[in-house]
Amino acid sequence: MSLPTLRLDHARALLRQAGVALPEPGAGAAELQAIIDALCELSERDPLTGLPNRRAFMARLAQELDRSSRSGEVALLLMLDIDHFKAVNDRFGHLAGDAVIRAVADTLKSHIRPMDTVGRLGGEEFGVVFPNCGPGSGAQLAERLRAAVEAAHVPLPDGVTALRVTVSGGGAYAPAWVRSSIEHWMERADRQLYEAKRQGRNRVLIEPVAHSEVSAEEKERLFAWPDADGLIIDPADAI
Ligand SMILES: Nc1nc2c(ncn2[C@@H]2O[C@H](COP(=O)(O)OP(=O)(O)OP(=O)(O)O)[C@@H](O)[C@H]2O)c(=O)[nH]1
Repeated sequence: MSLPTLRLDHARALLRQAGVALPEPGAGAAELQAIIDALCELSERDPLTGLPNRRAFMARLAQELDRSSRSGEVALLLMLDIDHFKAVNDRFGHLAGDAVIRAVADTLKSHIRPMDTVGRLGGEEFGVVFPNCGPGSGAQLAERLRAAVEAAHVPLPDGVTALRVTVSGGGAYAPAWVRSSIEHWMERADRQLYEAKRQGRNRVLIEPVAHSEVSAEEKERLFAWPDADGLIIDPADAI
């Protein structure tokens, strides 16, 4: 059996295990295309929750950041982390911990707007990107997610126990008209998350827009572009 055939068998087995229905083997190009599509889809999903995984979420963030830098449209990044999650694992076991992660994911998914994206960043941490979301609605949307998690009862695998958990959140708006980096955006949101944990958890803090700092790296990336009359606009004026 040649190596490419083995790889194809491996891909089929992987997809079967993930519950993906494929055309019959031997269907030629159609089967290959279906396998490639399904593998791409699988590589972007978190297997525990079905949410976009870290890689897919970062790609989504990059899109939003690009849009904000070109259109000035405001987007909010919110990082959410389950509080005292280690205690859930320690007390009820890893399977119960997994059930809690899945339940929080479902709650977040059902409380975002259709244009928002929630992803699992890893462990008990989630990211939500809210496009077209000004400071007026950002805090409300973030608070809605926090409150929804707090209100949910999570049934554990033993079929008897139900848990209530809380999340802490940190948010930051994408800098409009500035070519920033997703790492810097995440770092700013993370700083707020750290502060929310420090202040006692079960709360969401969002970086005030007016104080949104522009890093040295961002300043270097600032670009000037000609307006309709050929004048050069200094983007620093737009910050
Ligand atoms: N069940 C389960 N546990 C996980 C998974 N990924 C990470 N963890 C656990 O999540 C726990 C995270 O604990 P910490 O980082 O100490 O945070 P915490 O207990 O939530 O405390 P705070 O964040 O400070 O409120 C660790 O015990 C990890 O082993 C997972 O996929 N499933």
